[in-house]
Amino acid sequence: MKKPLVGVIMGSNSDWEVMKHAAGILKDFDVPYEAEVVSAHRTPDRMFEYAETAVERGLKCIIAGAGGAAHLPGMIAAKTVLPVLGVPITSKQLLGMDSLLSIVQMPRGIPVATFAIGEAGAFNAGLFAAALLAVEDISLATLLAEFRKTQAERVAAMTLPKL
Ligand SMILES: Nc1c(C(=O)O)ncn1[C@@H]1O[C@H](COP(=O)(O)O)[C@@H](O)[C@H]1O
Repeated sequence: MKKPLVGVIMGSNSDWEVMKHAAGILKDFDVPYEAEVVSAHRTPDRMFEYAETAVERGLKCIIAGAGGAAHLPGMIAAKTVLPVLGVPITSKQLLGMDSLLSIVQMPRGIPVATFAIGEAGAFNAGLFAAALLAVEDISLATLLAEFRKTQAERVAAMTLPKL
């Protein structure tokens, strides 16, 4: 088994329905990843340990999804210099606006790259992680270029119903 290069973490297993879209795209591109539940609020010691050992374990970036008071991505970013990609999970009460604002409004000095709310954000975070790795991996860069080409062909072939 290849050592994971990307950490996909989330505040609860209830986030998996969204975060599986980040994991799925990494799987499609054959990027080794690990997926775990880590919560800044509920498992603070585990969260610190995860962030503090991430570099030595060989991770190149961390995708962190959380909903509501979504402090996980920012707290992970506070404890590692690896790039942290934040995914706001769609919340029941505020539809993910709470998650988005919690993740995007970081104080100067501790950046989190914040993606769109929900599935599309998770998917794009996975793609972005692959793009980060592709900077030094030509075969991964080729796969990403092929993905774009196929996507462009699919969109160019789209038709609309006649009125
Ligand atoms: N935002 C956080 C954090 C955190 O930021 O540390 N830990 C859990 N959560 C979020 O709580 C929501 C509800 O979780 P439950 O479904 O387990 O009650 C989830 O979206 C999770 O990301």
